[in-house]
Amino acid sequence: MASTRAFQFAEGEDTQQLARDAEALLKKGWAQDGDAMGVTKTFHFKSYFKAVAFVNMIAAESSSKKHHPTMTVRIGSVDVHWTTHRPRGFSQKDVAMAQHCDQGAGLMGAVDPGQGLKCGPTV
Ligand SMILES: C[C@H](O)[C@H](O)[C@H]1CNC2=NC(N)=NC(=O)C2=N1
Repeated sequence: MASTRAFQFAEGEDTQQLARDAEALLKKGWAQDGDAMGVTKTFHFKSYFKAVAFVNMIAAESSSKKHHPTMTVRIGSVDVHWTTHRPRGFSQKDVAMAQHCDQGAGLMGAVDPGQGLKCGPTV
């Protein structure tokens, strides 16, 4: 299991509240990123179209909240990474957007990791 170190919070944040929020995200399957400034999670889907629909749902909220993730779309999954660029670090915006991802994932038909569509070289 990946070890976690203290999150690097963005300047001006309520660090006690943010520490609690980060803990709750880790319990929901989010993982701390490599520099402890953000969180990542992979969402799984039964079709590429659903994966792309999920990306578009996040994109709409990102535009509205002016906070943008890094996302990698695969045939049946989407990796999402939230961190704050300015001021640099983990922030309440990342928490709110990660929570939005979790809420939206259900609506967009996210499934358990083993149930997602897979495609790769046959052996
Ligand atoms: C001006 C604009 O709102 C800012 O550049 C926003 C855009 N999206 C952003 N997204 C993320 N993830 N972090 C930011 O600091 C950030 N800043």
